[in-house]
Amino acid sequence: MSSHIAAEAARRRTFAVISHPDAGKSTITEALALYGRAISSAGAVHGKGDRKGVVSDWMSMEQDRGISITSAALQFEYRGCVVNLLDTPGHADFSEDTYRVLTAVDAAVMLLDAAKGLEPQTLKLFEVCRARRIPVITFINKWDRPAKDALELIEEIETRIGIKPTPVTWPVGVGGEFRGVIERVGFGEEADGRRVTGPQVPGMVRYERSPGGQQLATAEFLDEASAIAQFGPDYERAQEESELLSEVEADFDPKTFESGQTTPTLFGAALVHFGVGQLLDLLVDIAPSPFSRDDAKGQPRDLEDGFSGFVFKSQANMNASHRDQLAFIRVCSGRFERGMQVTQAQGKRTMSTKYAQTLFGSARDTVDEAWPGDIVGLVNATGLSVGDTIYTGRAVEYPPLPAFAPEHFGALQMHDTSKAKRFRRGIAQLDAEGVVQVLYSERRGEATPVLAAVGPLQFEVTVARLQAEFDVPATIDHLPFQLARLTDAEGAQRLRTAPGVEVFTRPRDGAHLVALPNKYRIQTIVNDYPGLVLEPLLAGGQG
Ligand SMILES: Nc1nc2c(ncn2[C@@H]2O[C@H](COP(=O)(O)OP(=O)(O)OP(=O)(O)O)[C@@H](O)[C@H]2O)c(=O)[nH]1
Repeated sequence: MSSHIAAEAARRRTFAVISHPDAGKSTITEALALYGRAISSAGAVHGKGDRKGVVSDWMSMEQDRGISITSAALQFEYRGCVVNLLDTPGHADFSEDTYRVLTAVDAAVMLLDAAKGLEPQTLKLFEVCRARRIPVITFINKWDRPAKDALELIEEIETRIGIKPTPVTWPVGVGGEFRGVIERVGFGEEADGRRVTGPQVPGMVRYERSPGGQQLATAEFLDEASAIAQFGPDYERAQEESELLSEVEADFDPKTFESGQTTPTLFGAALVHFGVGQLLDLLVDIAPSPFSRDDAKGQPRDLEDGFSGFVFKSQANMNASHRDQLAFIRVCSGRFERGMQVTQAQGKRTMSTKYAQTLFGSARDTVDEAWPGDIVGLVNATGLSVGDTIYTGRAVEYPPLPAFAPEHFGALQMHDTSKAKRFRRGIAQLDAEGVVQVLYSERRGEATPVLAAVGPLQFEVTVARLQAEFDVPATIDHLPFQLARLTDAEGAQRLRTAPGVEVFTRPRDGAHLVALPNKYRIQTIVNDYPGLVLEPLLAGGQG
């Protein structure tokens, strides 16, 4: 049995595509799903083409704005591997959600827009991956449009991010002349049918888009003579640049990829599927499979131990006709079996897993069993909050998920006191989901919670959901704070009457937070209150 668990884990690849908004995340997700045969034609994932089943109000808000707020996982088999692709929201205001998804993956695909290069969200996300030691594959997208110079892009990544790109493909032509790529590693078949990243074969892969772009593009290998005959100068230039890369040691190296020092890089155009097949092959070949995760005490939980997993996302009322609550679990060890009784580590209570599902976009399927690396959605998992661990057998508790440094603060005002109970329930629900951080101050009391967010759209979602799901009208008064620091109970007491700042407690973990108008105030506070404990909550990191 246990070697079965190891074998199932070894063939899992669990990753997320991350990017600055608009780089093409939804487009590449759909293309990957096409390659994985999870869908049969473009327009099915994300419901961008067909959004049936999406009914709740705040989802219509997402629809109005054309942004993705929800996250879930798409699973398909490819070349004997089980690929779990976790969706992440596009808008930077929901980056907290994206960061939480990154706790549940073993690798990430960073998507760059070829014309824009590094954008603010790209920098932050690379930083988070580095901090969490998540290996990153980079895909430079939209190469079918006017783009920055390829070598300049590579240099920009290395100098600004400090992670060295090791291109595994190199483009032949750009924009309307983008014809294909040189494969700088072998994507060839091995005797047992598995592809491996082996030595380079001279020549190139020529892409041909499918009529209408609904089906897969074709990729045909051309030997060197044919490549020169068909694409002479573009091919030769690509060859020269590729050699230059080898001279500066920008060749793929599995060890430095896994340790996060290098990022294997591909060029392509997700819209016409160019390069997407190679991306999927690369993921299968080089992305790490699930490994023993450390618990809160730093002890690794063996993959073959009893079932365990943690909630990285929780969401209620995704479907108004069901009014259910889904908790998304990343399986970390053992075998999950639908119907098994599991223990919730935080509350030490047991619960049933009768209703387990996979979910992506608007499609749901029942899951009967799952293995390390898989994502399971538990329906009606009331009482499970983001960050909670569930397990069978030997007890385990995974580390709490990172809470991010808020930059926006607002007092939530509820105007209909007859709905106080519902209001409290709604706030607790949204806090458990991690939609916003909920804080309380002694001064304002329980009736007026203060919301802290990474981006202001989180406030809008909170207000919209309170109205739609709890029938509670509420408004937000923005507060003049831009950052927060952690303090201890004594610090909280000392700062109670300090001017220009406000002290809060965070019920989620009992932490004491000081909200400040700007970073200069930190200095004056430190001067005015000698010995005060004041610690940063890491921005975009682990704090
Ligand atoms: N020319 C070209 N356009 C692309 C390519 N990939 C994506 N696009 C276009 O870029 C735009 C943004 O693509 P999306 O896939 O919606 O981007 P996203 O990153 O998911 O955006 P969010 O949902 O806001 O995060 C769309 O108009 C796509 O059609 C590509 O390879 N080439």
